[in-house]
Amino acid sequence: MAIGLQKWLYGPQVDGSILNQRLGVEPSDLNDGKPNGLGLADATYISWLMRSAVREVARHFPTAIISGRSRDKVYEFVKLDEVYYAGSHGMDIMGPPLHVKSYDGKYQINTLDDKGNEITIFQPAKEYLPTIQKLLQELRERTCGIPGTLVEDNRFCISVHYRNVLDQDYGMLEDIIRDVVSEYPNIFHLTRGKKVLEIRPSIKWNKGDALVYLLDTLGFSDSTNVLPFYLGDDKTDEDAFKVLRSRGHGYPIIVSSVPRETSASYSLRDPSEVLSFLIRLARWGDAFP
Ligand SMILES: O=P(O)(O)OC[C@H]1O[C@H](O[C@H]2O[C@H](CO)[C@@H](O)[C@H](O)[C@H]2O)[C@H](O)[C@@H](O)[C@@H]1O
Repeated sequence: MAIGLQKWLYGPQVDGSILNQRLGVEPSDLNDGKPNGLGLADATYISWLMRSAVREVARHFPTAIISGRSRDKVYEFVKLDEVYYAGSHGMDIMGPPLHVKSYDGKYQINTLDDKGNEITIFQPAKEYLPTIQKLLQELRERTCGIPGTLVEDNRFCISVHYRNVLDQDYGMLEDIIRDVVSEYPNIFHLTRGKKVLEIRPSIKWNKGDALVYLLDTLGFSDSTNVLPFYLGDDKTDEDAFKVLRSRGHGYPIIVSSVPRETSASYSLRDPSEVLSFLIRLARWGDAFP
């Protein structure tokens, strides 16, 4: 899901009621003529309106997208050069150039992007890659007989989707996954998402750590005139909400149409409200060039 890291100089106080206020953009505007799914997380595309809104926000405020999907995949459907990307639940970060090795240098590469801009790639689970490839192959081989199973390569983690698996087959699928993961005790572990089981390297690194990394490398670690926003709809976004909460500075915003237990302090109901919020944020940014 998306985060907007906002350099907050001065301006209106943003509270829950403003966040939930509509700006006259209706969901039907967002669909691009495609069925189901409007958001960054639950769709494999984003609408041109959402893309434009993210671009506009990024023109004013440093913005990053932190996702469970692989970084390449997220870039492929967001296609914005104006934002930073962190894929694999934050284990693959393309961030601003970093000349000081404040993070473990062996996981960090300073390089150039396609446009010749300096960037830093930070991959704290780098040494797991060959084993992840082995795991991926084994999972694909052992689950191919279970109709509806989708094994997704997210580079530093593997998602096994079971949304289309028959109820009576689910137990067998979970047993296979557990069996494969148990071959690598303390190296990989299993987490659960929406109709998806995810296999992740057992390192202490999540979306919250990625958020802290991005804030640090953008030079926003303890600045008092910086107010980060983080928007997310997934269980794994809770780690980032917690980071903002513990800093006591920033806006953790959950996107959910139903009440949920969360560490976020604010909420938006759905992608149409996210869009409204982003448009409003960008307009507000226009006022302070
Ligand atoms: O971190 P996010 O960007 O919020 O991504 C979380 C997961 O997103 C994808 O799964 C979600 O979309 C699927 C349909 O595209 C849906 O079937 C699933 O239930 C959703 O969780 C992605 O495929 C996963 O790898 C991500 O972890």
